[in-house]
Formats: sequence, C-alpha cells, structure tokens
Amino acid sequence: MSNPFLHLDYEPAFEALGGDYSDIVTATEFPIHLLRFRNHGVLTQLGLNPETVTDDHFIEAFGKFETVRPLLAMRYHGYQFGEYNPNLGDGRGFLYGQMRGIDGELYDFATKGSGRTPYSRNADGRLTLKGGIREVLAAEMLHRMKVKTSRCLSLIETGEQLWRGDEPSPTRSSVMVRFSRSHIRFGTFERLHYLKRKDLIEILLDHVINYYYNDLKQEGDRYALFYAELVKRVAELTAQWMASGFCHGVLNTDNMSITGESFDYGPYAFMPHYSLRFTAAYFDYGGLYCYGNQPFVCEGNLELLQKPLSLVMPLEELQAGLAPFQQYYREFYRQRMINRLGFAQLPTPEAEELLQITIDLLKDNLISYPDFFIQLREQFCYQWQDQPQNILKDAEPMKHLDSWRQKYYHHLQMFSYPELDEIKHRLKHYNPQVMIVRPEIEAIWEPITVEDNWQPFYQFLEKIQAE
Ligand SMILES: Nc1ncnc2c1ncn2[C@@H]1O[C@H](COP(=O)(O)OP(=O)(O)OP(=O)(O)O)[C@@H](O)[C@H]1O
Ligand SMILES: [Mg+2]
Repeated sequence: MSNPFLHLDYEPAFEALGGDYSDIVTATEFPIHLLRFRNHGVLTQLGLNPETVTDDHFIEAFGKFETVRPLLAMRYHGYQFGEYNPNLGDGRGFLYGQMRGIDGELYDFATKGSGRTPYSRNADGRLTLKGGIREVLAAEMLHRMKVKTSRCLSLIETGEQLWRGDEPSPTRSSVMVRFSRSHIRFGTFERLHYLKRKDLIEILLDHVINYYYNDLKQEGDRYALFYAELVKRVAELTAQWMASGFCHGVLNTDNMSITGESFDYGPYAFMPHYSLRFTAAYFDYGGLYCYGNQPFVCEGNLELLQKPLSLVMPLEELQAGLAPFQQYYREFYRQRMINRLGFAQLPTPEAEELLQITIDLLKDNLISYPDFFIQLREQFCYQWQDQPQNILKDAEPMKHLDSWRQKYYHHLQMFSYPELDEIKHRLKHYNPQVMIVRPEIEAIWEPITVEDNWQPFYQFLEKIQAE
C-alpha cells in the first residue's frame, strides 16, 4: 500500500514565499527508528483513516524523511528573557510540509530533533526522548482541556545517545513531528525588522492574513484588524493556560505563534496548587515567566511585535489594538473558570464573586489545583441541590469552604433536573479525569528508562483522551 503521507495534497504556501524566509536543509539519518507515538486524532483531522496508515508509513515519512517537497529550516529571531537574540532559527527542526485539514484550514507538519541546520550553533540538532514524551503529554493534555494548541503527530525513538545538563546523561534520542496552524512566530517578523526589510514584512503579513485571518483579507484596514484579532486570540489563549493551571515556562517571542496558538512545550509545568509565583523553567531564576506573569508577558510580547509591524502601519493603530488586552483576558479567564466549575454562563458580578472565592479556597488551603476540579467532576450529584454540606462532602474542614459551598449551592438552585445533567456533562467536558503535574510525568518516564515499559505512557494517554 502506498504511503498516504507521501500522497497528501501538500500546499507549499510558506515555500512559495521564496528563499528570504528559510533555508533548504536535509534530515539526519538515524541508526534506528522505533515508533513510540502516533496520533490518531490528528490523522482524523487530516481526513486519513488510521487503519490505513501503518507504522512503516510513519517511519518512512517522519523518521527517514522521505518527502515530496524541500525541507525548510525557518528563519527567525526573538526576545529571550528580555534580550534580543539574532542567533535563532530552526536549529533542530524544519517545515516538512503544509496541507489542509478537513476543516479547510492550512496546517504545518514540522519537526523537532531532525538534525543540525544552519541555525544549530554549537548544539546537536537533537531532541531527547524524554523531551519528546513531555511535549506529547503537554499537547494532548492541553488539547483535552480545550486549549488552542499544536499537537504531536508522531514521536520516533532514534537510537542515539545525547548529553544534556538537565537530564541524567547519556539520554535517549527522538524525533517528533508537530501538527500546528503555523510555525510563523513573532520572532519571524522581528528578524525582518532587524534586517530593515519593510518589503519582506509586508509580504509576510499579507501571507499571514491570507492563510490565517482569511476573513480580513478584503478589508482596506486589514493590518489593523489583523493585529486587533491577534491581540484577542492571544488574550484567549493566555486565559486558557491560566484556567488550566498551565505555566508555559519559556514565553520568548520566538515561542509565540502568529496565529495565537500555543506550542513548544519544553520546561513547562502544570502547577500543583494555586500560586501566582509558580515557575516552570529551572533556569528562570527571577521568575519572569512564572504562572501569574503570563498575561503581562503575553501583552508585552504583543507590544514588542509592534516594532516590526509599525514599519508597515501606523503605531497609533497598533497601540489602540493592544489597549483592550487585559480586559479581554479577564473576560476569557472568567468564562473558562466558570465552565470548569460546570456553568455555561453566569452574570458578570456573580461570576466574579464565585471565581474569587474559588481562588481564595484553593490558594489559602494549598489544595491541589488539578484535584479540586477532578473531585468536582467525579463527585457531582443531584443531591448537591438539597444541602450545601453535600457539596464535596468528604473535604476536610478548611478556610472558606463553608462560604464556597454556600455560593456554589446558591448557583445550583437556579437549575432544573435536566439542566443539572448539563452541568455534569460540562464538568466532564472541561475537566479531564487525570492531570500531569511533575511527579506524574516522572512516573511515566521512570518505567520507560528503567525497563523500557511504555504501558504507563499509553494508559495515561488513554485516560487523558477519555471524556
Ligand atoms: N539541541 C539543539 N540543537 C540545535 N538547536 C537547538 C537545540 N535546542 C534548541 N535549539 C535552538 O535554540 C533556540 C531556542 O530553542 P527552543 O527550545 O525555544 O526551540 P525548540 O524547542 O528547539 O523548537 P520549537 O520552538 O519549534 O519548539 C531555537 O533556535 C532552537 O532551534
Ligand atoms: Mg522554541
């Protein structure tokens, strides 16, 4: 059977921009190829029947990189922890191809760990197996939590020994293929500003609007409308992270997608309990990218993007576009938190009150942030409408619990029996039955590294995906 990945209807949109934005590269040849993860959800999104795609098809296309189009290392710069770095670009990856999903939208296949490129500097161009597993888990978890995220299409172990400061070494190697809306980053524009190429910024901006903001392309003021829409999308994404208890860890501008989608899951972490200072990356000494800073950092990154964009549009329009960011963020955050509590909609002042008391309860008692929502989902029952004491009735006495119960109870009073069923469903929809704080990731990695036992990894993925 011919390989469906080699017969997809590839649409070389980025390639068509020409050689100013990328370099043609070759993939490394790996000593072995062991397919460790294949994402059937993504296959379905591409209109492929998983039963017709063999493991060898994955290995041919995404381990040996047989291809029908040139492999492109994308060029970009970026602000990293506030410092401008012009020495970036795809140093261990390339764009493999672009194609339409069944939704009609354009998507990228791009690699991580596929070998050295002109942007590797002194590094090896590789991805550790643990790093690959971590990215698979983050993306599937966030996808399950209805966060707009990239996903991993495949993860292939490649049989090399890598040396890393942050993993016991030598450590195993892998190559991943990521499925995302786009790998054009804020830093892709920043590089063009650095090179003073207004002409290339204009071409790239039209490209972005054409493919990712299609309904704006006929508008006269499409640049301003694009930026205003990007601001809104990033505010929504940030709110989704915050409600999920997710700390991205490395919010440099080269890790910010121009489509407002979340990607690049390196030293991320889901916070164990509510703390605005919770920091994911061990090298983030000052806590710049801590959980609670994310809405401000994202706003700041959008502001940095004004520099390149102001070469092709008035700065005042960009400033006006950014002005509502925090308000958007707050609205999206409140809405998502209300959803996680089981409600579709509540009037704003009541939603704010419920939100505040929920945060106080979580924060002041150091309750497990993930477990709180899991318990809510698991224990919800109609009897909660009878007496506030029934709500999470096994919980130890603690600060704010009575007033939180009263408030939750008060909101439940407004619903009929069938509507309570909807709450039950909503609690399941927004709150997965498992979460991955760090010890869980270690518990998945441990059997793999000690005895090459992948069962806990696959079982965990199944639990993430379950409703
Ligand atoms: N092992 C490596 N070899 C070569 N370059 C690397 C390596 N690790 C990181 N880089 C480069 O360092 C920069 C920052 O890395 P970062 O970890 O943000 O990106 P990445 O994880 O490699 O890729 P992506 O952002 O697509 O997920 C990028 O230019 C990246 O290509
Ligand atoms: Mg990155």
